[in-house]
Amino acid sequence: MSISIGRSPSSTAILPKVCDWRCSSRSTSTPFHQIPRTFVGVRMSAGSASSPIGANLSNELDAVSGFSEIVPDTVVFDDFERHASCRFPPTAATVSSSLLLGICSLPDTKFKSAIETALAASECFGLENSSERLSCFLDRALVNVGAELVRSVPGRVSTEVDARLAYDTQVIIHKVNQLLKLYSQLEVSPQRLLFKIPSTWQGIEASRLLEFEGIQTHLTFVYSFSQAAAAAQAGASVIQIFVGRIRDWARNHSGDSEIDAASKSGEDPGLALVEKTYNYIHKYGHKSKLMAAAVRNKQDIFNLLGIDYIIVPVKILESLKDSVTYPEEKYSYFRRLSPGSARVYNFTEGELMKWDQRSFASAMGPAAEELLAAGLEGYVNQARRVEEFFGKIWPPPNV
Ligand SMILES: O=C(CO)[C@@H](O)[C@H](O)[C@H](O)[C@H](O)COP(=O)(O)O
Repeated sequence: MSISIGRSPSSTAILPKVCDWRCSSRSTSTPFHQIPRTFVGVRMSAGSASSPIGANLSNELDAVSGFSEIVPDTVVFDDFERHASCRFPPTAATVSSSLLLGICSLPDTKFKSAIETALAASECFGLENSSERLSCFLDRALVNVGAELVRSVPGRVSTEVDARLAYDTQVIIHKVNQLLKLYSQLEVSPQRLLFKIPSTWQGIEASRLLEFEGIQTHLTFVYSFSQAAAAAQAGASVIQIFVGRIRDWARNHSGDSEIDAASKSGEDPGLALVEKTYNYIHKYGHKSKLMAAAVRNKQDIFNLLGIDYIIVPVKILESLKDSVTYPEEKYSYFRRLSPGSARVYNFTEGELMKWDQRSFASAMGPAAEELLAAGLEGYVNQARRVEEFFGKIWPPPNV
């Protein structure tokens, strides 16, 4: 079955429906761990962000939402609209290759039409080189879906920048400018956008130069203090730390001085990195907002209260929502991270240096090296899968 998905100005091509080509074997009953990820923020009404919660609590989600913006993770894409109208009204989102793959496994939505429109983009048709053509379709698809997300949420939409570019500052900047240009053709304001860039040294440099131009960046895959501090010094708008991945690494390895130091003092190394980064940002007046991802349980969330954003798996979110809190429990929720405690936090001289490529490289321990490489590999594979899929449907039968 194929349908018209609209014509590009200079072409009469009629493309097949996205789902007919790749996704017919996928069903909406995809196992939970394979579900494409996006993030959707919720802000619930609750007590003040700097004091224990007020008396009228009904559940733990209300309680924790007063301290940090809770960002639901692993949302099945059709749930996006369901959540929008019921349990978790979305405030922000991320568009990535993995999200594009998820969208086409679902019944028709405005998001799937956005991909179909991307595949009819005339400026991609003219490209002789097939990898450039596929990359053009990928950019278009990310931006078209991103623009739909901008219309669907009140907050910012983060667009994944191709992880294959992670080690080239100029190429990252070029890609972000290309994406911005596409967004501006769709009349999306840059104020509504973040560009999600891996925290390699080159990615952090790209973030610094982009932020200088007023372009908002979201530095991801932060696993060490050197990455976090360099990202803050670069002025990244959002810095994302993967708490549970650091903990998982620490459970199975040793030999990373940063992680060993935290473990020796009885701290969880993922939470310790968040705390140190939060305190660094606040003590030294950096503008970055801090995001915690890969939280594994409710206790992680309680330990992170006060951070700007926490990405929470939907299962934990449901459990928070379903936990009734009694008035006498209201003081169990405390803001652990606050500018006040940041002021009295002590950093070593080494930690306060102005990071450069050499000091950054020598401070990256084995945990950060391995976790960054694994994160990049995952994103690169997703981007390849999307392009492979686009390659299969190209050229359409009538071109
Ligand atoms: O980065 C985003 C959204 O921007 C998240 O979906 C993020 O990938 C997830 O929170 C974490 O990666 C989950 O970590 P893990 O459970 O895969 O270790």
